[in-house]
Amino acid sequence: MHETSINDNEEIILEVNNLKTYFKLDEGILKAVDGVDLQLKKGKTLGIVGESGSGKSVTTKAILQIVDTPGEVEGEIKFRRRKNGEIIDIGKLHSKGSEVRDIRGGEISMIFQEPMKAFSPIHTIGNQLTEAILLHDTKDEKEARKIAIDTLEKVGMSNPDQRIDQYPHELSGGMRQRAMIAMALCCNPSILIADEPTTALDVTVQAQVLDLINNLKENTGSAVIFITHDLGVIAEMADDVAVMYLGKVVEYTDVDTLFFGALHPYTQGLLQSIPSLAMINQRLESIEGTVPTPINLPKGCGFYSRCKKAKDGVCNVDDIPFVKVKEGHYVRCVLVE
Ligand SMILES: Nc1ncnc2c1ncn2[C@@H]1O[C@H](COP(=O)(O)OP(=O)(O)OP(=O)(O)O)[C@@H](O)[C@H]1O
Repeated sequence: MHETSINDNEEIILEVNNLKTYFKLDEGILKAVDGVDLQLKKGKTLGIVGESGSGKSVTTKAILQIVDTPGEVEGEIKFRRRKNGEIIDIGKLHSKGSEVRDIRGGEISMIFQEPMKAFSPIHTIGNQLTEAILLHDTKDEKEARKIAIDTLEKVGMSNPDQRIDQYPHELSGGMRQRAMIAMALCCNPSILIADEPTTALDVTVQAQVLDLINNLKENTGSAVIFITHDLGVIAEMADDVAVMYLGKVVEYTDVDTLFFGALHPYTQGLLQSIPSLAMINQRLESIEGTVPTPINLPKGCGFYSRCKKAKDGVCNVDDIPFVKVKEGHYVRCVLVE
């Protein structure tokens, strides 16, 4: 679906083509990610939005080659490396090999909803930060500690030279989140992947963390992939948006078009289910039903069973192509002209 390729445009840092991740389970093949195309530009944020189970997390795990067993990843994951701008296909690297480990944490890093997952409880924040810096950046321990303190300061940690010697459980939730962001940023990654990083935080801290990610993106020029089910967060963070449903991108567009010209009935349903951004004077509605498990799905559109506009004999016959409606705007729906 891409209009230009990573090979022709230096601004593109990551290009994913026909990415699939299937889990072979006793019940059948679970198609968690099923033919995803994405592109990420330097200094931009790509938001990935969709309900729980739509394949957002597995998509980013596949990009980093950290999918849980028995998941199998297929497709191209072209990444522009820092060194000489060389383009490599992460999908072709061995998931435990040194090159992918060098990229993970060094050039592409990730923050999660639950910061405790990112830290070991038995080592201080400082030890864990300096270890990452020593692995990817400098070999000098004193310098690594200085970089760690500077990074903690950059993410708004008060008294970083004291906090650095604390254990993760000694920090408040907001401070732990900042420490995890520091961990993700200490090696100046080209791409930061944020998977629902603020869901567990209270509203004020959430706003601070979002500001922090936006400022860092502006100051360092790194690109961000931001996963959320919250369209309010998308409005604040994203430049472009991929709406996912059942392992597929169903709509892909810039953030303004998403809010003012969404075409896929699923995207429209998501928009109508949020209070502040839903069209004023319209009744608040949620999409009926839940996301089915992507095993042995019937032919046709994945959203068929929940779509108010669905037409029997039209939407449930063939796989639905991803069609360009205008420059930068793609939709997977046969009812869209
Ligand atoms: N290790 C696994 N084994 C089997 N199925 C898995 C595994 N991990 C994820 N899945 C399935 O893959 C599908 C996509 O999951 P994924 O976590 O990517 O969804 P998500 O959109 O990120 O949801 P959430 O917002 O809840 O994190 C789901 O049906 C999920 O049950």
